[in-house]
Amino acid sequence: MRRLLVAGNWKMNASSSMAEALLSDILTADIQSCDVAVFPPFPYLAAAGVRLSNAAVQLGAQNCATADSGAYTGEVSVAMLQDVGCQLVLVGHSERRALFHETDAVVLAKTEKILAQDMTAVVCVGETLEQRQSGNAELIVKQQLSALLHQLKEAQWSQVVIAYEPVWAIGTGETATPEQAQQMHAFIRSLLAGVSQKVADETRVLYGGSVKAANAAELFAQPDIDGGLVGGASLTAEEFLGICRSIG
Ligand SMILES: O=C(CO)COP(=O)(O)O
Repeated sequence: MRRLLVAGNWKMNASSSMAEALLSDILTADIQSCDVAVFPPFPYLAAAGVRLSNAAVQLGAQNCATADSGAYTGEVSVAMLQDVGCQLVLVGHSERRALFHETDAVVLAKTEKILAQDMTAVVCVGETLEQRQSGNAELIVKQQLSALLHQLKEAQWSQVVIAYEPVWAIGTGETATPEQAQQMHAFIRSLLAGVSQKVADETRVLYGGSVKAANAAELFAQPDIDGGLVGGASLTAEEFLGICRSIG
């Protein structure tokens, strides 16, 4: 049985005081019904790592370098992230693909670095509205996952979480219907079955895109949706914890 994961991607939001308050509220809530993870911006990770050490709430970074160390001004390595307490790293978020030219090859390279460091990669995929309307949503998602499906070894999949985030539902208030999301999640699981049935059964596939407390329960009730990657609604404790509590 896959345990649900609710992950908050803070994106480029918050301040040190807001981060501290948010983490404090999340820790106090002591959520038991699902795994909980937060992805604060880089400058707040070290303090969050101290705050969350020995806590059940997991810490993740929103990005990482493909290189290990050296002359890469502005980059942050996977080892550095692990050093400050991160267990997870987001890869291939649509904002990084669209704004920072993160290609599928870069997504693969980052994922391999993360797995080599014994951390978990949360790999984001999803189609644009235009791609959905032209009937290519599944093709696009398959292409985005193709390199991973071919390159990763079966055992490595235990350190991978997939997040399906349709671009048209991110930050728009427009959520995929539970049926639309379930259909794509089932498709992703069928791709994972190409690696092995065990990988299909055990890999968590999160939904992201305007998840909030009011719609989380019906999304998470779908058989192939294993939790959520939450943007805007992860920035207030009340809304984020409301999403976590929607899991029975
Ligand atoms: O991009 C997202 C999470 O990574 C989703 O963002 P919103 O929840 O703000 O739509």
